[in-house]
Amino acid sequence: MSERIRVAVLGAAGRMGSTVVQAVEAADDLELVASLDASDDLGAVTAAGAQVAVDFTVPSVTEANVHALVDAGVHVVVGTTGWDDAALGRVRDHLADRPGVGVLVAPNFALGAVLALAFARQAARWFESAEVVELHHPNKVDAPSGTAQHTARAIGAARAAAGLGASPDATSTGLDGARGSVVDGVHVHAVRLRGLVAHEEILFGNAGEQLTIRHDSFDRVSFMPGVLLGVRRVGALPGLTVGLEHVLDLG
Ligand SMILES: NC(=O)C1=CN([C@@H]2O[C@H](COP(=O)(O)OP(=O)(O)OC[C@H]3O[C@@H](n4cnc5c(N)ncnc54)[C@H](OP(=O)(O)O)[C@@H]3O)[C@@H](O)[C@H]2O)C=CC1
Ligand SMILES: O=C(O)C1=N[C@H](C(=O)O)C[C@H](O)C1
Repeated sequence: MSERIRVAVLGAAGRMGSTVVQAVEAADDLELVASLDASDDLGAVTAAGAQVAVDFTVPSVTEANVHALVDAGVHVVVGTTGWDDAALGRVRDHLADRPGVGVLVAPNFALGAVLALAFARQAARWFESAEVVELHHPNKVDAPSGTAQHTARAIGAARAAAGLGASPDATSTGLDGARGSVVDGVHVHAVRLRGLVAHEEILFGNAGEQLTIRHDSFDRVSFMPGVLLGVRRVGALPGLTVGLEHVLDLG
């Protein structure tokens, strides 16, 4: 058997991190060498000889983690959300000075969610109206979800490329926030409800018809095949990759 990939998990005590720890421990080709949470020193990752680090922490710390890991020559798989273009640009620039190091940032590692994005990108140019609704557990700290923002950006780009204008919308008065946030011209709505895990509805409308693409993660194990695929592939993906769709050839 070839050598196992040595993996560190950041945010290991969290909802996602603890699930990743179990998934890595159960994979024959991976070896868990470090599990870090909020009070731990990032130096433990290199001290343990990790080749790949998986970050499921919080939006306020993930970028700093990535820069420190890149400096240490460790490949990184990032599931933490909250990334914007400026932060991604800083990582891209940093990686230009560290040839051979790979960082994969993916707002959603569930295969169905990535397929939903690919289907939405295909559908976007054929519909007059498009909106996104994301629905999550009430412990989620950020809104709208990284997945919904990524989806809205893809829809916005596909609409722009097809020469479509804004979705029709006569609403001009009402309570603040009633129409959600707007990402690249696409309205995005966030629901927080006890009992939910992670769900997304992508709504397309034309006169007389509607297409709904819905994805449901009922359990965090749904993200694990994508996370493990990222861990196995990131070392062969130098530079910055944004979105698991590029690993799945759906980008
Ligand atoms: N890409 C994907 O497929 C998915 C992405 N996510 C994203 O993953 C992130 C984590 O979600 P979730 O697991 O639910 O959140 P949790 O709050 O359950 O977990 C985050 C963990 O990170 C810890 N932490 C905070 N700061 C640091 C630090 N500096 N170093 C190491 N660990 C730290 C937290 O500790 P403490 O509580 O003590 O602060 C906590 O244990 C979110 O951004 C979420 O949106 C979630 C699901 C899927
Ligand atoms: O916080 C979560 O739970 C999730 N976060 C990610 C996001 O913001 O898109 C992925 C998934 O929706 C679960």
